[in-house]
Amino acid sequence: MVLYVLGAILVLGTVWHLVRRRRLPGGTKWPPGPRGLPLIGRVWDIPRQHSYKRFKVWNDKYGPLVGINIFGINHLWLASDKVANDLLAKRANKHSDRPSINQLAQSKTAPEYLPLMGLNEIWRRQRKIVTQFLNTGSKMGHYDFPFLECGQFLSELLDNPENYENITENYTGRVISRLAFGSPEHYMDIRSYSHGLLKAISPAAYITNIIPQLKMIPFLANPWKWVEYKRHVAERIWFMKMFGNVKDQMNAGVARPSYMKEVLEKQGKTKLSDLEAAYVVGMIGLAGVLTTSSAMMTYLLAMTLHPEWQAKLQEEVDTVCGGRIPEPSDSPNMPVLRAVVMELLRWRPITPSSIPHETTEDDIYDGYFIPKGTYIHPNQWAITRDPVAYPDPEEFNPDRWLNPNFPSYKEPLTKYPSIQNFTTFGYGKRICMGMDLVENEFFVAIGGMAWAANISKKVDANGRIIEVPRHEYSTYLISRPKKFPFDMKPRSLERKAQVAEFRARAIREMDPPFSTMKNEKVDEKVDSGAELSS
Ligand code: HEM
Repeated sequence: MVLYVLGAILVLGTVWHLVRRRRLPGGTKWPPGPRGLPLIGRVWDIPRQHSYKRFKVWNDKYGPLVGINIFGINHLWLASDKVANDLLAKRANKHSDRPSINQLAQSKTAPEYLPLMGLNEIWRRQRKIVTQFLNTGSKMGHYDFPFLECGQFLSELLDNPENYENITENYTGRVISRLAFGSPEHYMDIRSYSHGLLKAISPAAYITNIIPQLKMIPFLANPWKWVEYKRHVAERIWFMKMFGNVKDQMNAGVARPSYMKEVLEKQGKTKLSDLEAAYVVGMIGLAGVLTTSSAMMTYLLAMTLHPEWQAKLQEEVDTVCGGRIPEPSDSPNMPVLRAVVMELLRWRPITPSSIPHETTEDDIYDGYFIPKGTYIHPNQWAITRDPVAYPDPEEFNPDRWLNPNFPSYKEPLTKYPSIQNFTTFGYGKRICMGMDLVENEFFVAIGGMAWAANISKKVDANGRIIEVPRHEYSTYLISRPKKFPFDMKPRSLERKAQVAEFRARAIREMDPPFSTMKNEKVDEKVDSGAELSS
């Protein structure tokens, strides 16, 4: 019986596949790739975990564009920064939509998750609004929160390095909680909703994200829809609560500067519904936590494995900053620190399979036909391992950004290396919107760690060094090292005391009594609401 059913599915699938398979326009060919079966393509050969590695193997074999049809959908995996730029930036008009995320109810059309929305009016409106409040934040140096929050981050890390995963997420969570809602206290909620959404959109977590047809099972009989319903309702209630909190604070005249305050002040002009206003800020809260903290965890791993780079970094930090923690204004004088940051992003890209784009019009590239509806994946794992752009790509080597003998080197070193527009932030119309904030957070947090602490391999009770795996990373869309052992000690008792002092001063500066705050000065620099209206 089972065999009959499977046979029927295969026959129907073949017919469906042949009907849907478009004829090639004259003189074009399909992008090369591994052959598969009708309907299911090559699904048995694609691991659910770290699938980007399998696609890199195919890219190495077939070239920078690999085409594959899975469950009736054409996928194109790119392994070259040039091809990704040609298609996703230069031809952005054709390739900037997003595929549906099956596990979510309406990821393309609901006014909720900007990074997942289709290329529609809601996305345009929200991108404009978010650009504006992130710009306001950038102009104000993100109100110095990334720098000042470093005090608590460093002090907690020095006291309890084994708890580094929570401590780094708490840091990025507190920074984004201040920026989004005007107070650090919501960081645990932000972390928790970020993890929930990350799981919901990751193919490695839900089979629905691999087999779109599972979405057709009705709600009552669909366990995945139940799980998602619960997650979504809880998140929506919380976002609306945050919206209401800031609104109440504004009515009482005690709201601190925040993205939510800015959006609320301009709601009359933008005509955003309350729900959309709540999500446009809440979403940025979610986007800002796990991404940045993952790279900070990679820093701990890289320094455990590469003490020689910790020494070089510390030499620069000590020369430029001496007895104080690195500040954002030190950036032009610290190319080694910027090179370490760049290399962390290249060596272990945070979204190794990136966020796919969807094609809205047929296209032909280099003789290859790309039909409308193709999902394009700039495979960051493969792009950052291009041996021409990055010789010895598996090596963690910040020198490739500092030494003119490497193709990735760029001058002047007061400006480069710079993470702005680096391949791991995506392309074209959909490029990441958080680069300024990320740059600021990385500089002070990683600079602060180098200034305050020595990281090394741990030694067990018998005096043997505990080796650390070079690439055991999590499997969700945002990738971070699986928990690993390392040792961290303050570089001196004096520096440890300075960190504690800095933390106490920072708290006074960040959270002054409301009556002493110079709100007029902040508001003067906020752009006019006119630009917000769509
Ligand atoms: C190191 C940290 C980060 C990395 C590596 C990163 C990477 C990315 C990537 C690959 C995309 C998709 C680009 C594309 O489709 O071509 C993206 C989109 C986005 N990112 Fe980031 N991101 C980071 C941090 C942040 C932060 C901190 C924020 C906000 C505070 C943020 C906000 C966004 C938004 C709003 C989008 C969606 C843009 C759109 O679809 O129009 N990101 N990011």
